[in-house]
Amino acid sequence: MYIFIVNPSAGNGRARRVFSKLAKSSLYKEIDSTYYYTEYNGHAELLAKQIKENLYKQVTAIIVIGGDGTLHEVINGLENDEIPVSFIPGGSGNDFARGIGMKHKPLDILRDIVTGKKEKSYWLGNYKLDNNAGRIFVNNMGFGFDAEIAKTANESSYKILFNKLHLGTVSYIIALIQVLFKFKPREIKMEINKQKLTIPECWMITISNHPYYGGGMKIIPDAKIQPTRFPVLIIHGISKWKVLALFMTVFTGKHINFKEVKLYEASEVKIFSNEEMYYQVDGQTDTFESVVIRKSSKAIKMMGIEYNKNAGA
Ligand SMILES: Nc1ncnc2c1ncn2[C@@H]1O[C@H](COP(=O)(O)OP(=O)(O)OP(=O)(O)O)[C@@H](O)[C@H]1O
Repeated sequence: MYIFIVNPSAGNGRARRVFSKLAKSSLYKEIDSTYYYTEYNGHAELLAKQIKENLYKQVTAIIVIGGDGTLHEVINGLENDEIPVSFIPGGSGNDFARGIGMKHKPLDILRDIVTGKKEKSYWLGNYKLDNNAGRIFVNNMGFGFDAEIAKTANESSYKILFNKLHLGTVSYIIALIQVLFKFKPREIKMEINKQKLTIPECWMITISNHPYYGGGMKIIPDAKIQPTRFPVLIIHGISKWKVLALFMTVFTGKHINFKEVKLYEASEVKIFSNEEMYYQVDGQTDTFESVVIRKSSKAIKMMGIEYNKNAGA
Protein backbone atom coordinates (compact mmCIF):
# COMPACT_ATOMS: atom_id res chain seq x y z
CA MET A 1 0.00 0.00 0.00
CA TYR A 2 1.19 3.53 -0.82
CA ILE A 3 0.58 6.14 1.85
CA PHE A 4 0.38 9.79 0.84
CA ILE A 5 1.18 12.40 3.48
CA VAL A 6 -0.02 15.74 2.13
CA ASN A 7 0.55 19.14 3.78
CA PRO A 8 -2.41 21.16 2.45
CA SER A 9 -0.84 24.44 3.59
CA ALA A 10 2.53 23.89 1.86
CA GLY A 11 3.26 26.24 -1.01
CA ASN A 12 0.12 28.24 -0.04
CA GLY A 13 -2.10 25.36 -1.09
CA ARG A 14 0.03 24.11 -3.97
CA ALA A 15 0.53 20.67 -2.35
CA ARG A 16 -3.22 20.29 -1.89
CA ARG A 17 -3.80 21.17 -5.55
CA VAL A 18 -1.08 18.74 -6.70
CA PHE A 19 -2.66 15.91 -4.69
CA SER A 20 -6.24 16.71 -5.79
CA LYS A 21 -5.16 16.52 -9.42
CA LEU A 22 -3.23 13.28 -8.87
CA ALA A 23 -6.18 11.72 -7.04
CA LYS A 24 -8.32 12.18 -10.17
CA SER A 25 -5.86 10.30 -12.39
CA SER A 26 -6.55 6.73 -13.52
CA LEU A 27 -3.12 5.71 -12.22
CA TYR A 28 -4.02 6.84 -8.69
CA LYS A 29 -7.32 4.96 -8.87
CA GLU A 30 -5.51 1.75 -9.87
CA ILE A 31 -3.10 1.66 -6.93
CA ASP A 32 -3.74 0.47 -3.40
CA SER A 33 -3.31 3.64 -1.37
CA THR A 34 -4.50 5.82 1.45
CA TYR A 35 -3.77 9.43 2.34
CA TYR A 36 -3.49 11.77 5.30
CA TYR A 37 -3.67 15.54 5.32
CA THR A 38 -1.44 17.13 7.94
CA GLU A 39 -3.26 19.48 10.27
CA TYR A 40 -0.55 21.24 12.26
CA ASN A 41 3.18 21.69 12.75
CA GLY A 42 4.71 18.31 13.70
CA HIS A 43 1.74 16.26 12.47
CA ALA A 44 3.62 14.72 9.53
CA GLU A 45 6.28 13.45 11.95
CA LEU A 46 3.66 11.88 14.20
CA LEU A 47 1.90 10.29 11.22
CA ALA A 48 5.18 8.80 9.95
CA LYS A 49 5.92 7.39 13.42
CA GLN A 50 2.47 5.82 13.66
CA ILE A 51 2.73 4.35 10.16
CA LYS A 52 6.09 2.81 11.05
CA GLU A 53 4.72 1.32 14.27
CA ASN A 54 1.33 0.09 13.05
CA LEU A 55 1.42 -0.40 9.29
CA TYR A 56 5.07 -1.30 8.68
CA LYS A 57 4.47 -4.59 6.80
CA GLN A 58 1.74 -3.17 4.57
CA VAL A 59 3.61 -0.08 3.34
CA THR A 60 5.22 -0.09 -0.10
CA ALA A 61 6.27 3.57 0.22
CA ILE A 62 5.33 6.82 1.89
CA ILE A 63 4.81 9.55 -0.68
CA VAL A 64 5.24 13.05 0.75
CA ILE A 65 3.48 15.91 -1.03
CA GLY A 66 4.54 19.22 0.47
CA GLY A 67 7.63 21.29 0.99
CA ASP A 68 10.99 20.69 2.60
CA GLY A 69 9.54 21.13 6.11
CA THR A 70 7.05 18.29 5.56
CA LEU A 71 9.75 16.00 4.16
CA HIS A 72 11.94 16.86 7.17
CA GLU A 73 9.13 15.85 9.55
CA VAL A 74 8.40 12.55 7.77
CA ILE A 75 12.07 11.55 7.67
CA ASN A 76 12.38 12.31 11.39
CA GLY A 77 9.23 10.30 12.16
CA LEU A 78 10.66 7.30 10.31
CA GLU A 79 14.15 7.71 11.84
CA ASN A 80 16.26 6.08 9.13
CA ASP A 81 13.80 3.22 8.82
CA GLU A 82 13.64 0.76 5.93
CA ILE A 83 10.34 2.15 4.62
CA PRO A 84 10.98 3.73 1.19
CA VAL A 85 10.05 7.36 0.84
CA SER A 86 9.21 9.47 -2.15
CA PHE A 87 8.59 13.14 -2.60
CA ILE A 88 6.35 15.11 -4.93
CA PRO A 89 7.21 18.82 -4.63
CA GLY A 90 4.38 21.07 -3.45
CA GLY A 91 6.13 23.62 -1.25
CA SER A 92 7.22 27.16 -1.86
CA GLY A 93 10.99 26.68 -1.71
CA ASN A 94 11.42 23.06 -2.82
CA ASP A 95 15.17 23.02 -2.29
CA PHE A 96 15.28 19.23 -1.97
CA ALA A 97 13.71 18.79 -5.42
CA ARG A 98 16.09 21.39 -6.83
CA GLY A 99 19.08 19.85 -5.07
CA ILE A 100 18.60 16.44 -6.62
CA GLY A 101 17.56 17.87 -9.99
CA MET A 102 13.96 16.62 -9.88
CA LYS A 103 12.17 18.16 -12.84
CA HIS A 104 9.40 15.84 -13.94
CA LYS A 105 5.68 16.33 -13.37
CA PRO A 106 3.74 14.91 -10.36
CA LEU A 107 1.95 12.25 -12.43
CA ASP A 108 5.24 11.15 -14.01
CA ILE A 109 6.83 10.93 -10.56
CA LEU A 110 3.93 8.77 -9.35
CA ARG A 111 4.29 6.54 -12.41
CA ASP A 112 8.01 6.11 -11.71
CA ILE A 113 7.22 5.22 -8.10
CA VAL A 114 4.66 2.54 -8.90
CA THR A 115 6.68 1.02 -11.73
CA GLY A 116 9.67 0.81 -9.38
CA LYS A 117 11.80 2.98 -11.65
CA LYS A 118 14.42 5.45 -10.49
CA GLU A 119 15.03 4.13 -7.02
CA LYS A 120 17.95 6.01 -5.48
CA SER A 121 19.94 6.14 -2.28
CA TYR A 122 20.04 9.41 -0.38
CA TRP A 123 22.29 10.15 2.59
CA LEU A 124 20.96 12.33 5.36
CA GLY A 125 22.68 14.25 8.14
CA ASN A 126 22.27 13.62 11.88
CA TYR A 127 22.41 16.41 14.44
CA LYS A 128 22.24 16.73 18.20
CA LEU A 129 21.56 20.16 19.67
CA ASP A 130 22.53 21.02 23.25
CA ASN A 131 21.28 18.08 25.35
CA ASN A 132 18.34 17.20 23.10
CA ALA A 133 17.74 13.87 21.36
CA GLY A 134 19.38 13.32 17.97
CA ARG A 135 17.51 14.36 14.85
CA ILE A 136 17.93 14.22 11.09
CA PHE A 137 18.29 16.87 8.38
CA VAL A 138 17.43 16.26 4.76
CA ASN A 139 18.84 19.35 3.04
CA ASN A 140 21.03 21.48 5.26
CA MET A 141 21.71 23.27 8.51
CA GLY A 142 22.80 26.87 8.84
CA PHE A 143 24.11 28.70 11.89
CA GLY A 144 24.23 32.47 12.46
CA PHE A 145 23.40 35.09 9.85
CA ASP A 146 21.51 32.87 7.37
CA ALA A 147 19.45 31.33 10.19
CA GLU A 148 18.45 34.80 11.42
CA ILE A 149 17.43 35.70 7.87
CA ALA A 150 15.31 32.52 7.61
CA LYS A 151 13.67 33.30 10.97
CA THR A 152 12.90 36.91 9.97
CA ALA A 153 11.50 35.80 6.58
CA ASN A 154 9.41 32.96 8.10
CA GLU A 155 7.84 35.33 10.63
CA SER A 156 7.21 38.16 8.20
CA SER A 157 3.82 39.12 6.81
CA TYR A 158 5.34 39.73 3.36
CA LYS A 159 6.43 36.06 2.95
CA ILE A 160 2.86 34.91 2.29
CA LEU A 161 2.37 37.65 -0.29
CA PHE A 162 5.60 36.96 -2.18
CA ASN A 163 5.04 33.19 -2.05
CA LYS A 164 1.62 33.72 -3.64
CA LEU A 165 3.31 35.70 -6.41
CA HIS A 166 5.93 32.90 -6.77
CA LEU A 167 8.58 35.41 -5.67
CA GLY A 168 9.66 33.61 -2.49
CA THR A 169 13.26 34.76 -2.79
CA VAL A 170 12.16 38.43 -2.59
CA SER A 171 11.11 37.84 1.04
CA TYR A 172 14.53 36.35 1.69
CA ILE A 173 16.23 39.43 0.22
CA ILE A 174 14.09 41.83 2.31
CA ALA A 175 14.83 39.77 5.45
CA LEU A 176 18.54 39.78 4.55
CA ILE A 177 18.61 43.59 4.51
CA GLN A 178 16.67 43.77 7.80
CA VAL A 179 19.07 41.37 9.54
CA LEU A 180 22.22 42.86 7.97
CA PHE A 181 21.96 46.08 9.94
CA LYS A 182 21.52 44.49 13.34
CA PHE A 183 23.64 41.32 13.02
CA LYS A 184 26.80 41.13 15.12
CA PRO A 185 29.40 38.53 14.05
CA ARG A 186 31.02 36.65 16.91
CA GLU A 187 33.88 34.28 17.69
CA ILE A 188 32.91 30.63 17.28
CA LYS A 189 34.78 27.56 18.45
CA MET A 190 34.30 24.48 16.36
CA GLU A 191 35.75 21.08 15.47
CA ILE A 192 35.88 19.79 11.92
CA ASN A 193 36.75 16.09 11.86
CA LYS A 194 38.19 16.51 15.38
CA GLN A 195 40.44 19.40 14.32
CA LYS A 196 39.83 22.33 16.67
CA LEU A 197 39.26 25.75 15.06
CA THR A 198 38.50 29.23 16.36
CA ILE A 199 36.61 31.36 13.85
CA PRO A 200 36.90 35.08 14.61
CA GLU A 201 34.06 37.39 13.51
CA CYS A 202 32.00 34.47 12.25
CA TRP A 203 28.90 35.38 10.21
CA MET A 204 27.62 31.95 9.31
CA ILE A 205 28.34 28.26 8.99
CA THR A 206 26.38 26.06 6.57
CA ILE A 207 26.46 22.28 6.16
CA SER A 208 24.60 20.77 3.26
CA ASN A 209 23.71 17.44 1.65
CA HIS A 210 23.17 19.14 -1.76
CA PRO A 211 23.82 22.62 -3.23
CA TYR A 212 20.59 24.55 -2.53
CA TYR A 213 18.86 26.42 0.27
CA GLY A 214 16.59 29.41 0.89
CA GLY A 215 14.42 28.61 -2.14
CA GLY A 216 17.03 28.44 -4.86
CA MET A 217 20.29 29.88 -3.56
CA LYS A 218 23.28 27.78 -4.64
CA ILE A 219 24.96 28.06 -1.27
CA ILE A 220 27.46 25.20 -1.77
CA PRO A 221 27.58 24.75 -5.55
CA ASP A 222 29.70 21.57 -5.51
CA ALA A 223 27.85 19.72 -2.73
CA LYS A 224 27.40 16.11 -3.86
CA ILE A 225 24.83 13.55 -2.79
CA GLN A 226 27.12 11.00 -1.20
CA PRO A 227 27.52 8.81 1.88
CA THR A 228 30.63 9.85 3.74
CA ARG A 229 31.09 13.62 3.89
CA PHE A 230 29.36 16.94 3.59
CA PRO A 231 30.82 20.32 2.71
CA VAL A 232 31.10 22.95 5.44
CA LEU A 233 30.96 26.59 4.35
CA ILE A 234 32.15 29.31 6.74
CA ILE A 235 31.90 33.06 6.19
CA HIS A 236 33.88 35.27 8.56
CA GLY A 237 35.84 38.51 8.85
CA ILE A 238 33.77 40.37 6.26
CA SER A 239 32.24 43.87 6.19
CA LYS A 240 28.46 44.41 6.03
CA TRP A 241 28.64 45.87 2.53
CA LYS A 242 30.69 42.97 1.28
CA VAL A 243 28.13 40.55 2.76
CA LEU A 244 25.51 42.26 0.60
CA ALA A 245 27.72 41.89 -2.47
CA LEU A 246 28.39 38.27 -1.56
CA PHE A 247 24.68 37.40 -1.29
CA MET A 248 24.03 39.01 -4.66
CA THR A 249 26.22 36.33 -6.22
CA VAL A 250 24.82 33.39 -4.24
CA PHE A 251 22.24 32.50 -6.91
CA THR A 252 25.04 31.79 -9.37
CA GLY A 253 27.35 30.18 -6.82
CA LYS A 254 30.12 32.75 -7.45
CA HIS A 255 30.17 33.81 -3.77
CA ILE A 256 32.59 30.99 -2.98
CA ASN A 257 35.31 33.02 -4.71
CA PHE A 258 35.22 35.67 -1.95
CA LYS A 259 38.31 35.35 0.24
CA GLU A 260 36.13 35.48 3.37
CA VAL A 261 34.41 32.23 2.35
CA LYS A 262 36.11 29.01 3.49
CA LEU A 263 35.07 25.53 2.43
CA TYR A 264 35.90 22.28 4.24
CA GLU A 265 34.74 18.68 3.88
CA ALA A 266 33.82 16.68 6.96
CA SER A 267 31.98 13.68 8.30
CA GLU A 268 31.65 15.26 11.75
CA VAL A 269 31.36 18.88 12.85
CA LYS A 270 30.93 20.36 16.33
CA ILE A 271 30.03 24.00 16.94
CA PHE A 272 30.16 25.77 20.28
CA SER A 273 28.73 29.22 20.84
CA ASN A 274 29.13 30.86 24.23
CA GLU A 275 25.70 32.46 23.94
CA GLU A 276 22.40 31.53 22.25
CA MET A 277 22.67 31.58 18.49
CA TYR A 278 20.12 30.99 15.72
CA TYR A 279 20.19 27.87 13.54
CA GLN A 280 18.01 26.74 10.67
CA VAL A 281 17.39 23.15 9.73
CA ASP A 282 15.60 22.43 6.43
CA GLY A 283 14.17 25.96 6.64
CA GLN A 284 12.81 25.80 10.23
CA THR A 285 14.57 27.95 12.85
CA ASP A 286 15.38 27.98 16.58
CA THR A 287 18.31 28.75 18.92
CA PHE A 288 21.17 26.61 20.28
CA GLU A 289 24.46 26.82 22.15
CA SER A 290 26.20 23.64 20.99
CA VAL A 291 25.65 21.13 18.21
CA VAL A 292 27.20 17.92 16.89
CA ILE A 293 26.53 17.06 13.24
CA ARG A 294 27.42 13.81 11.50
CA LYS A 295 26.90 12.51 7.99
CA SER A 296 24.63 9.49 8.02
CA SER A 297 26.37 6.70 6.13
CA LYS A 298 23.21 4.57 6.10
CA ALA A 299 21.23 5.41 2.98
CA ILE A 300 17.50 5.82 2.82
CA LYS A 301 15.72 4.41 -0.21
CA MET A 302 13.97 7.07 -2.26
CA MET A 303 11.58 6.01 -5.02
CA GLY A 304 10.70 7.81 -8.25
CA ILE A 305 13.70 10.09 -7.80
CA GLU A 306 16.05 11.10 -10.57
CA TYR A 307 19.36 12.80 -9.83
CA ASN A 308 20.78 15.25 -12.30
CA LYS A 309 24.26 14.58 -13.59
CA ASN A 310 25.83 17.07 -11.17
CA ALA A 311 24.27 15.52 -8.09
CA GLY A 312 27.17 13.10 -7.88
CA ALA A 313 25.37 10.09 -6.38
N1 LIG B 1 -2.55 21.99 8.06
C1 LIG B 1 -1.51 22.75 8.34
N2 LIG B 1 -1.66 24.09 8.55
C2 LIG B 1 -0.62 24.89 8.80
N3 LIG B 1 0.68 24.47 8.86
C3 LIG B 1 0.90 23.15 8.65
C4 LIG B 1 -0.17 22.24 8.38
N4 LIG B 1 0.36 21.00 8.20
C5 LIG B 1 1.71 21.14 8.37
N5 LIG B 1 2.04 22.42 8.63
C6 LIG B 1 3.39 23.02 8.78
O1 LIG B 1 3.68 23.76 7.61
C7 LIG B 1 5.07 24.07 7.63
C8 LIG B 1 5.61 24.37 6.26
O2 LIG B 1 5.56 23.23 5.47
P1 LIG B 1 6.55 22.99 4.25
O3 LIG B 1 7.93 23.39 4.59
O4 LIG B 1 6.34 21.61 3.78
O5 LIG B 1 5.97 23.98 3.13
P2 LIG B 1 6.58 25.31 2.51
O6 LIG B 1 7.16 26.15 3.62
O7 LIG B 1 5.54 25.91 1.64
O8 LIG B 1 7.71 24.74 1.56
P3 LIG B 1 9.33 24.89 1.57
O9 LIG B 1 9.82 24.46 2.92
O10 LIG B 1 9.79 23.94 0.50
O11 LIG B 1 9.60 26.33 1.28
C9 LIG B 1 5.71 22.90 8.34
O12 LIG B 1 6.43 23.39 9.44
C10 LIG B 1 4.53 22.04 8.80
O13 LIG B 1 4.70 21.53 10.09
